[in-house]
Amino acid sequence: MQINPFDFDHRVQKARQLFEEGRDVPPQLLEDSVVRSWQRSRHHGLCPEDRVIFNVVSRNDVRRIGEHHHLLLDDVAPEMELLFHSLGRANWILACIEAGGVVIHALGNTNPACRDLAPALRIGVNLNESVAGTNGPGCALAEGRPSVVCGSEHFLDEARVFACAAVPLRDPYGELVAVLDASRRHGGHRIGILEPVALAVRAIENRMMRRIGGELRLAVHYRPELTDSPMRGLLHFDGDGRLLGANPVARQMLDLPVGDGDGRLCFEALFEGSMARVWAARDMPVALACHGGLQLFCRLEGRRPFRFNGFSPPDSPPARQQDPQAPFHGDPGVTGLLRQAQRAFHHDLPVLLRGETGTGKEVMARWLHRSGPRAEGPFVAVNCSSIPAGLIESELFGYEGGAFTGARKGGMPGKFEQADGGTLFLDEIGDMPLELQARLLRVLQEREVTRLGATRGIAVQCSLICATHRDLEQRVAEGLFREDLLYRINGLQMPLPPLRQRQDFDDLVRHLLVGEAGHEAPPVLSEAAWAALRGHSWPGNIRELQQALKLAVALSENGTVTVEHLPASLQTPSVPLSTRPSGTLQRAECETVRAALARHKGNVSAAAKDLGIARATLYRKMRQFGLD
Ligand SMILES: Nc1ncnc2c1ncn2[C@@H]1O[C@H](COP(=O)(O)OP(=O)(O)OP(=O)(O)O)[C@@H](O)[C@H]1O
Repeated sequence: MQINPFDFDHRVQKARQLFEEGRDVPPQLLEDSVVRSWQRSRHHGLCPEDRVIFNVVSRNDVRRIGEHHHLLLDDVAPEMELLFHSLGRANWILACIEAGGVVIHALGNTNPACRDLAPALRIGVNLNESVAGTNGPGCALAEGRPSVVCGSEHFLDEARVFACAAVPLRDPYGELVAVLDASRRHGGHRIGILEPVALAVRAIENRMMRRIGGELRLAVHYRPELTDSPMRGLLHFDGDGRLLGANPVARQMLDLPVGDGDGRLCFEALFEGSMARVWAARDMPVALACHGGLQLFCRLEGRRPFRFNGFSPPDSPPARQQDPQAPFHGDPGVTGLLRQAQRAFHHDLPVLLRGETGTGKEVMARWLHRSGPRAEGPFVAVNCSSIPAGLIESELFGYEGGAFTGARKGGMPGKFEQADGGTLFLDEIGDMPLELQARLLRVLQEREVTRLGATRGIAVQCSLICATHRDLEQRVAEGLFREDLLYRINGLQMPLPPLRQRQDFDDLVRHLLVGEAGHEAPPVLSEAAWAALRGHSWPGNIRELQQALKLAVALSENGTVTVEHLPASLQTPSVPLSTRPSGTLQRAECETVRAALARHKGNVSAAAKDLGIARATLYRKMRQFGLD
């Protein structure tokens, strides 16, 4: 609604009168959202004459808020600075308010001209409608949309000298995480600052998209020339074509749901055209029909080489050259968890990787780091089982000069300090001596590390990934691992299956063969070689497989790998061939396997699926029972 600036206050007063008399307020007098906010304020028990008593905020509170929201602030602060500078000397206070209503960053509140407004816009102050009545940020949070509240539109009398405009900020999953607000003294008319604030919010949201990574990044808009503007929609997909996240502009255009639904959506579910057309057009926008009937222009956001859902652009290098460390994952058990792990890590939750030796825990940790919020910082790995117990403490926490005999003169920073701004990977955490676990827990809780021999702590900000092959719950039961530490490191658990259970075994073999073959064409495996690989129990998991394939590629002749090219341990199967089933249980198992194979006419994949076991397991059973 456009309100005539000259009689703005007069109209609001009229609206207030109707509201207080319990009558309907017509939209010509006041925006519906403000009326709703007045109702909420009253519902919270506030009266216009109330004075706000803002919560007391200690220095520690301010520090904790900074730490807790540091990721969000990394994206918000630079854009706020830009906006603040462009506002010049117009005496605005800019503030970022998190979803719970608490101010987490503010600029301009030390300006003497803003003295009366500053107490409300300090870090730590709660601006929720339940505390401060109708106000721009509170209303924008409650309504989930931009809100301008000027003068007597505020519910509390004492706030009526102010004017504020607030715009919600959404993360790449569509969740409302904060609002950006511009406030100043009310000048008797509605303020017109909503657009610049909204633009800054768009820029912050686009920054947030960078953090979620993705092999395919698309810019979309109804108009081709705007696919290059800050108003473009952004969609990021992973290498399998699943949607990782989208900015609010794209969400609106494509009517995407908020929250966790993205992973179930893929490129084909959104667009009718082929990805290949977008790639072929290079930096030019391509018109694609959306399934909803809409036509959008899509442009590749930067030309990154990528492997996407089986489609490798002809002029991009093969996948192995893009990221030699990229974890190959086609096992449904792992793929489902990957995105969750990425999201948890992105929100600074520690990830706990579990799996036997060689299942790729470190590879996964490095990948999480590279695609995580502190990718620019260092990745520091510590193997807790390989450092002598006496040295772990100084290794992790560092020491001051002269802390003990043999200590370096100038002291040494520990791994925690080295990982500041990056990721600390604590491998084999299950083997950490019990007495050190308490210290580790303290460091994790306080985010501060005290070197051996030092009296003062050093603040450290790093992401944490832990890994173990041990059963930590069992260790807790045995009194060898602290339960509170287990909870602390267990933000999200990611079990990596042993190779013998991986359902993408064949694909992984092909993937590793390509890597081992380097620039040559990868060799083909004979049927017998495949059977030997599938029938092996792989105690060393991917590490052992990689070694086996290295040898196979080196020995292969005429582009073919036969059984003779495999390591001796694979040529003599780990499970003896043709062990006839003995005992009732084994005979029953053998019969079950035989029946499943017969039902599926010898199709091993179908039989394995039917039996609910991995194909490799079925091969092993077949060899065990001589059913080849
Ligand atoms: N997903 C994958 N794709 C390709 N290679 C992989 C993958 N995962 C692991 N590897 C390879 O397997 C080997 C073992 O991986 P990694 O060191 O990450 O295992 P781990 O579980 O940390 O082992 P450990 O517990 O013994 O330290 C490495 O050489 C790595 O290159």
